Amino acid sequence: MTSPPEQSHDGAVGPVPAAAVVPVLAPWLPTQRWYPVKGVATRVRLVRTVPLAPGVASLLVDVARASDDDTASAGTPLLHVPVVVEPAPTDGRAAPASAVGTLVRDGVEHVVHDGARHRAFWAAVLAGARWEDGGGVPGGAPGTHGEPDLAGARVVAGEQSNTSVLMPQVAGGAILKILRTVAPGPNPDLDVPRALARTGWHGVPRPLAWWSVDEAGASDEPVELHLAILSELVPRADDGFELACAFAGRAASFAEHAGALGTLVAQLHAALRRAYGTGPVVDAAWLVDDLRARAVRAAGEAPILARREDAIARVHARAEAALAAAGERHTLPRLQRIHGDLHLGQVLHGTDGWRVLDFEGEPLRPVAERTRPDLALRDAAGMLRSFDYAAAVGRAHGTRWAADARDAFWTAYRAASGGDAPTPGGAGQDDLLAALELDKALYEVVYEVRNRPDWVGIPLAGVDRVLERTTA
Ligand SMILES: Nc1ncnc2c1ncn2[C@@H]1O[C@H](COP(=O)(O)OP(=O)(O)O)[C@@H](O)[C@H]1O
Ligand SMILES: O=P(O)(O)O[C@H]1O[C@H](CO)[C@@H](O[C@H]2O[C@H](CO)[C@@H](O)[C@H](O)[C@H]2O)[C@H](O)[C@H]1O
Repeated sequence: MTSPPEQSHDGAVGPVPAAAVVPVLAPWLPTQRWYPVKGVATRVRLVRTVPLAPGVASLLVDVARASDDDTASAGTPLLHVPVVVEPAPTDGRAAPASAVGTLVRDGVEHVVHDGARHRAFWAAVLAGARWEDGGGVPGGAPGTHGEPDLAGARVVAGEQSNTSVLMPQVAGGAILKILRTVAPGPNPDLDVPRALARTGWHGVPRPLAWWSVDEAGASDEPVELHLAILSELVPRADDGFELACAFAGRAASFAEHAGALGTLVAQLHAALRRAYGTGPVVDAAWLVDDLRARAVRAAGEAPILARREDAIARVHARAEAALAAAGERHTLPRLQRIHGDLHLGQVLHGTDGWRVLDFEGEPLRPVAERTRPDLALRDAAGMLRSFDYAAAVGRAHGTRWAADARDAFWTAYRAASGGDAPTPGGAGQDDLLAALELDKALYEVVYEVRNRPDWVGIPLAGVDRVLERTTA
């Protein structure tokens, strides 16, 4: 059963008054890293309240530009906002970090908390979750069931699209990912790790449980809407990006770690082929059109790219020629399920090596595109780009550090892919890889313009490096 919300001075906690809570949340939401619409005035509209326990609920709100009329809300992002509402303390205690604001209900002041930072919400989700093993909430001791032991539970700090909570005592060590931008239907961040775990591959933390609600589908049949996922904790793990930045900062070679990552990514691609099969060979015309269309969209969002358009077009032309040559040699790469947003921040280095996380795909891509079969090489390009980021953020001296990491990664990736290499091979491979790196760097420019404008120089330098390499 659920734990009650933290006790109040009078113990009176009823259903969450969602309509009154939304105006309290409205000014706070745009300040959150995971808020999906940046830089323009927005309005939020309550779509659904999912009650979990007295004073505990998840609100589903849609976010639209303030300038759009109400009919424009179709297709706008649906946000998951857990809340806990409880009477304000009367003993002068300072508001906890989870407090977002207050409202008055029946003459009593109440605090509205960010539920993602509140134990009452965590306990309620674990109680309502579906467990992979079919059991209930495992307690601290392996094999026991009952109340979850939330001792030591804490929110993971840092740059994240969702909100994750470490729960060292739950199920022998787990992490609860509270999904923020949600959509009805299968969630790749749950489905892919489950499918990979079923193939017997251990490079991904195993999902333990998930919490979802039913939404009405197109013909009124229920469709699952996933709101949170509990996964096995990788103990004493270092975030790949922080680790790489630390190595770069002390001028220590990252080549060994990068090589192990290359092997991991090749294994990931093989496991994805085992789980989902291999698709047809890439349609070269479709791929190049898609790269061109994404580049045009990126330049539209980031005017800083405009004067590079001719050079970008030359990279695409070379990729087109490389694909045409591969077509003639019958060595066009096949499509398959991929990670889709692979970078150093998506890998953890634990006591037994690297693990890969977060299969949601690029958050700026439309949901329908994120799970479609694609080129495995796209993931390799993402990781190669990430060494640039680590070199820049970790302040590596010169270009050697990143170049060594890139070489080690790429060499190990190809070696571990062996005869199954999902690459076109031959001289054209470099041109295709360059076009995919460019595509990722353009995506990153848009991502940084929207989210971290101070960082835009990092991917922009990456764009220029690809353009220089290709025109050299
Ligand atoms: N299984 C795990 N074990 C340990 N830490 C994890 C695990 N999964 C995620 N984390 C931590 O949480 C962070 C965010 O996870 P991630 O899945 O990338 O979320 P987001 O989609 O919010 O970016 C990771 O960078 C890592 O620090
Ligand atoms: O991890 P997310 O799924 O939220 O991915 C998005 O955010 C990432 C940043 O948090 C962003 O990654 C870029 O910055 C990373 C360093 O913070 C770097 O390691 C990556 O190489 C770089 O792409 C990612 O692009 C975005 O989709």
